[in-house]
Amino acid sequence: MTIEAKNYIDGQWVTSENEIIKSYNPANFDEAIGEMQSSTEKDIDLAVEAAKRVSKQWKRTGYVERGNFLYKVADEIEKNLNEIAETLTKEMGKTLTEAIGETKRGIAILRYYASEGMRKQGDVIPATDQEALMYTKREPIGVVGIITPWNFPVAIPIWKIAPALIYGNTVVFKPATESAITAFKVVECFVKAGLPKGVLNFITGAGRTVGNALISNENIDGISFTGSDSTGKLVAEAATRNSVKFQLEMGGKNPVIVMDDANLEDAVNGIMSGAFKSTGQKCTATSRVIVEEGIYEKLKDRLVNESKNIKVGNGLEESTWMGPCVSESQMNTVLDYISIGQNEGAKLLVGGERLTEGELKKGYYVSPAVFENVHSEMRIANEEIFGPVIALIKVKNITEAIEAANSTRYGLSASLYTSNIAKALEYIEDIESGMVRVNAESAGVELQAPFGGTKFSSAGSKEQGEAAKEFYTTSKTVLIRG
Ligand SMILES: NC(=O)C1=CN([C@@H]2O[C@H](COP(=O)(O)OP(=O)(O)OC[C@H]3O[C@@H](n4cnc5c(N)ncnc54)[C@H](OP(=O)(O)O)[C@@H]3O)[C@@H](O)[C@H]2O)C=CC1
Ligand SMILES: O=C(O)CCC(=O)C(=O)O
Repeated sequence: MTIEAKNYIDGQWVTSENEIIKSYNPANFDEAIGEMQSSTEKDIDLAVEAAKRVSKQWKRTGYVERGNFLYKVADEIEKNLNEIAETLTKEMGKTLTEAIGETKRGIAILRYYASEGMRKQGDVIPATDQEALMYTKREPIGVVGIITPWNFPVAIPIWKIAPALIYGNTVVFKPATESAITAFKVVECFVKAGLPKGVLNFITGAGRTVGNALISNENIDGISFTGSDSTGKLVAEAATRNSVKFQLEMGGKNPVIVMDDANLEDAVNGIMSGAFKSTGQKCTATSRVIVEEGIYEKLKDRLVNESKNIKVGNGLEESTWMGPCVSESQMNTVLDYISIGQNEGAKLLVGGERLTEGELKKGYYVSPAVFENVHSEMRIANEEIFGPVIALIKVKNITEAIEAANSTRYGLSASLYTSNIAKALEYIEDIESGMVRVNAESAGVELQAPFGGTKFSSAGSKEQGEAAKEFYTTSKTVLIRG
């Protein structure tokens, strides 16, 4: 049975006047998972109006009531965990284990922000006037537009919506079309938990129309976006035109550096997981492996062997380690980059082929690929592929490794494997990256810590943990004289 995802506007599940969009299973492109609304600008206008109408009222509810609501949403998602995770796997392709992990992460994020009312909201600052009390307090920014990608259809919407709501903002949420049915299942839990009218509105439809209408709407007070850097640029332009706050999480070309003194086993495990989990479709995925000469051959052999042994298949099957690409176009992008790499002179050691045997023939499967002889100026060393592809780059020492790591326009996550503290310190100091890992994989962020990058990877303030407060609130400096 397919799922019918309606829009949620002003406290009602509603259809749009336009036609329906179907969502298909990337592991079996004949299987429709559900249908969603192909909404219009008018739907966006109605949703923004609804969010604006209740903005003051929601702000006045206070942290305790808003927090209690988020706890209820978390409980509701927990009750529906298996169904949500299964929908996620069927719609986006990641393995069920990963989908369950992501849904649990969503629940933990909701509970983290639900308790925000127990944390400090401002500072008392000494006033020059001895008889005055001066302090700062936080205020919501108003109506927030939230636009999310398809690769984390549960966790990313929640890590934007939960802080938006707890700090007293109202929301219009537009998910990626590729995984909007899963996002709908999440929004259903907000509704079942007692979502007040207008506080969270949900609209599906094409980014270039509905997304564009949302970012251009003059009644929006802020936009939080995760996706490609080309769309991010459009968001920044629209927000700048309307003089509103924006926050962008975009691509990565994340390096893992492996030094001769590294623990080989740890490095191999971290690279395999960082590069190929979720089929490499994470902004934090490992895509460049920068290796010191002495350990290069050993590491290369291990990565090639491990890659050959990866079980690729339908994410619902327990034995599957890596699922399909999310869509035909994403698969074609990956296959194009395999050809680009070969034409640039890099050597494909393993993988990079479309898999079509048996049950795989109806899915968008690509075998995990490892390239060597990659140089920093090549496109496969610079552009985000968003698929299961590793580029091996050989270097002479830590300084050369850091230089290679910094040579792209991205700076989201980086990782170093070493047992030498001096090398680790040099790397921590010089690496141009928002997430800096030592002896740990490049992907897998912690919800209680700031998340975001440098250079072209991010713009605006960081997400998650306490950092979310910077985006979803504005501060007032209050001075009171008796
Ligand atoms: N940083 C990350 O986590 C992600 C990075 N990417 C990168 O982006 C590439 C392309 O993926 P793609 O899904 O096309 O990414 P997009 O940037 O196109 O999509 C991200 C979100 O933006 C929406 N959107 C698209 N166009 C507009 C617009 N003009 N105005 C407002 N919103 C818009 C999309 O809606 P709709 O889905 O309806 O088009 C989706 O909700 C990937 O190959 C990958 O390199 C992709 C996803 C996540
Ligand atoms: O690595 C993670 O846990 C998060 C990745 C992410 O935010 C993304 O791919 O968009």
